[in-house]
Amino acid sequence: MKLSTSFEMKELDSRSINEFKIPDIVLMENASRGTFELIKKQFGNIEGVRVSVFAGLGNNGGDAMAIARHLYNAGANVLVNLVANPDNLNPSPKINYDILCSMNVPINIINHIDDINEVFLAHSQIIIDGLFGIGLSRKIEGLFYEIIEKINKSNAFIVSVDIPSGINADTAECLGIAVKADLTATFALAKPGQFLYPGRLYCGQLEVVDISTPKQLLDDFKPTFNALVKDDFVIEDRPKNSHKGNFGHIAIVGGSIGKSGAVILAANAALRSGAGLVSAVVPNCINTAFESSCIEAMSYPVKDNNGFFSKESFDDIVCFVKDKDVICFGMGLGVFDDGLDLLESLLELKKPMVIDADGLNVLSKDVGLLQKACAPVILTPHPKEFSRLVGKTTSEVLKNRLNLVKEFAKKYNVILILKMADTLISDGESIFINTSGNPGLSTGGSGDVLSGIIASLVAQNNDALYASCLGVYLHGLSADLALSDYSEASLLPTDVINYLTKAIEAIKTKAQ
Ligand SMILES: NC(=O)C1=CN([C@@H]2O[C@H](COP(=O)(O)OP(=O)(O)OC[C@H]3O[C@@H](n4cnc5c(N)ncnc54)[C@H](O)[C@@H]3O)[C@@H](O)[C@H]2O)[C@@H](O)CC1
Ligand SMILES: Nc1ncnc2c1ncn2[C@@H]1O[C@H](COP(=O)(O)OP(=O)(O)O)[C@@H](O)[C@H]1O
Ligand SMILES: [K+]
Repeated sequence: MKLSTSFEMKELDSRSINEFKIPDIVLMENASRGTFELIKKQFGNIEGVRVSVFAGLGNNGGDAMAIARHLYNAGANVLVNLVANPDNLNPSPKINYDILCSMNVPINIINHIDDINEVFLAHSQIIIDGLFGIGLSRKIEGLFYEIIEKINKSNAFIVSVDIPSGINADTAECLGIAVKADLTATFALAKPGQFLYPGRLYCGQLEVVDISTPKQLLDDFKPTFNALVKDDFVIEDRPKNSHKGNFGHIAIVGGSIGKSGAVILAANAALRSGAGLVSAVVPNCINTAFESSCIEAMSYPVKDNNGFFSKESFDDIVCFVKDKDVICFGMGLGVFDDGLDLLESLLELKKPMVIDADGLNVLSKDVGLLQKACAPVILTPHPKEFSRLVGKTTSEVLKNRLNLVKEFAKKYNVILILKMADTLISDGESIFINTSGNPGLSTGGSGDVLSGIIASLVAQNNDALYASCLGVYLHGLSADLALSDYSEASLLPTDVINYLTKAIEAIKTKAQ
């Protein structure tokens, strides 16, 4: 699903106005009418319902005043709080202000927090938040801060116009304070700040309102950000005359003493998501554990050294994996001498590769190795692992993750998956934000399952970017569907694997 940054949205709006000759006031009217329809859908009869409308100094305030008109016409008991000098309004908000004045809709000009009619606010069933939209440009302070504090204390149903005021539409950052909405009606396209954390927590139910932005503009628009939703994916039925060779052979290279589970989870996840064959290359000491827990996969035990891969086994490993379709490297690998040599030899095989966990820690010793890769490479770090790859602290990574993810993917020509509650995926051109998943995934082993799923999708001939997006989405969706039987606290990676069947089915049928 395409998203638009505030800059991109302003571009789209100005092209609608200048190239397609749609007057600004028409866009505003469509935005407000669409929002009003959503409110009506939520409340049914609006007659007599008490509504406090908060309108700021920009076009977001203009939308709010137009919404106030629709509510008033529908019989609502409306009070508009305009936090601006009417003489300074932009032309379209000014038109909406003048209409309200001519209709005798009550308007309070708010210069001080005490100007707010407390009694009316306390008895309001609905609050319209039109203080700031995509034009928010700095920290919220003073009067606006106090107003948002008051809005958030209310028990009313809060509708944010375009985006909860206080949330940066591009980064999702809360600029000091932000409205906690029950419903956010956003215009033309949703914004990244509505899918990234913390902004996502403030939106409530998110609805996209069509404001008549021309179809050509939206079709041609190449977004920087996308949100991953079910409709982005197609999973075909298998051909009736298929055989296991059609669905790829994955070599999982990983495991060490005490960490056989990581390989077992990845192998089972790969099989459940459709891989034709899975072989695990493991240090000999964990082979029995692997074989007894994962009967459908094959294993290739190699010489170990104190529980880890031995340097003497590297040639053997490379020889075994060289005719496989995809290499999945690093789960439970541990850190051992010369791991970098093994990784280098694997990259030289020119096979698609998924690198995870300790594989990433090995890679972080010489990220330049990636330049040797001639086939798609997918990296799946969590923020700590990514911080080692980019040589920054985790907090620096988190602060600047949108740029870092894209820059890293571009520089090293890889698909970078930064695993978080709002996982980001980038190929160096676009950024995809995952929308599935829940805190039940915050448990050891979830990442191993993800690597297995992605390797499996690559083995089934999906393009690396598509496989990464679908894999991340499926992983989260399985966890979401598993909550019908498990709680977030009790959910295990094994349950996520078992729910892959339902997740794949849900994507096939697009049913909830
Ligand atoms: N043609 C368009 O541009 C359309 C715009 N629409 C609405 O317009 C909104 C964007 O309007 P604007 O660009 O006017 O921006 P906003 O209405 O979001 O507010 C911008 C104004 O707030 C001020 N401001 C920013 N941060 C502040 C802060 N922390 N404290 C105090 N003042 C601050 C700015 O200086 C500017 O005057 C959208 O979110 C949407 O609701 C819709 O009406 C659809 C059409
Ligand atoms: N709160 C959450 N919401 C959604 N997904 C989550 C959440 N917490 C963790 N995840 C997902 O779970 C996985 C955890 O991976 P990782 O940290 O590598 O775990 P491990 O190394 O223990 O397997 C990632 O895919 C991450 O996106
Ligand atoms: K708003």
